[in-house]
Amino acid sequence: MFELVFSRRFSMAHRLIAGAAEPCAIPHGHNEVVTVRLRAAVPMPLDGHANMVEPFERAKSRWHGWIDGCVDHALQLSAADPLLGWFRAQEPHRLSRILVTPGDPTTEMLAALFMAKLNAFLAADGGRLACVHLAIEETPTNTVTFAGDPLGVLPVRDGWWRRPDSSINDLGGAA
Ligand SMILES: Nc1nc2c(c(=O)[nH]1)N=C([C@H](O)[C@H](O)COP(=O)(O)OP(=O)(O)OP(=O)(O)O)CN2
Repeated sequence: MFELVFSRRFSMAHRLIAGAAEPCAIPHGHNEVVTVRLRAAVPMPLDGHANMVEPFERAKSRWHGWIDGCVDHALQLSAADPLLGWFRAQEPHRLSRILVTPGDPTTEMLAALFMAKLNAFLAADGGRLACVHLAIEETPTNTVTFAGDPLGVLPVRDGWWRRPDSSINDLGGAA
């Protein structure tokens, strides 16, 4: 079976406040790479003419547009992070640049949320493709991969990650 594999680089900042990785409680940033593997929902043989699962440009453009336009340089915070209150009070015009996660914005959480978002984009584009594997290289020495149903591992089922729009939080007016 064919898989289309696409990688995209983005910069981000986050902090982890739950106490599992104390050095990460101070806001800090990473340059990360997300790599996705897409398969046809209904695998077909090559037709002898175009010989494509789907043009690369069509398969990746919505996804890469979201990574470049919404995820790149976003600040990632837990929905429980008090810094959200600070932005609400002091810089409400920047709330749309904050990617909000249910619990700490770990790489595991990002992997599941990103796969759910990508599958929402692909379903809205006709459902010909689905993401079957996603990897996030957080640092050159740490990578998290995920395969399976992302909604089955998330602590909260519904949120921005299920909408095929540009949203990265549910704070209102941020889509
Ligand atoms: N299971 C997880 N553990 C940790 C995560 C995570 O997302 N999932 N994240 C962090 C921090 O973001 C931290 O900044 C990165 O981890 P760290 O090991 O410090 O990264 P390095 O590349 O510096 O690791 P080296 O081994 O020194 O190369 C922590 N834990």
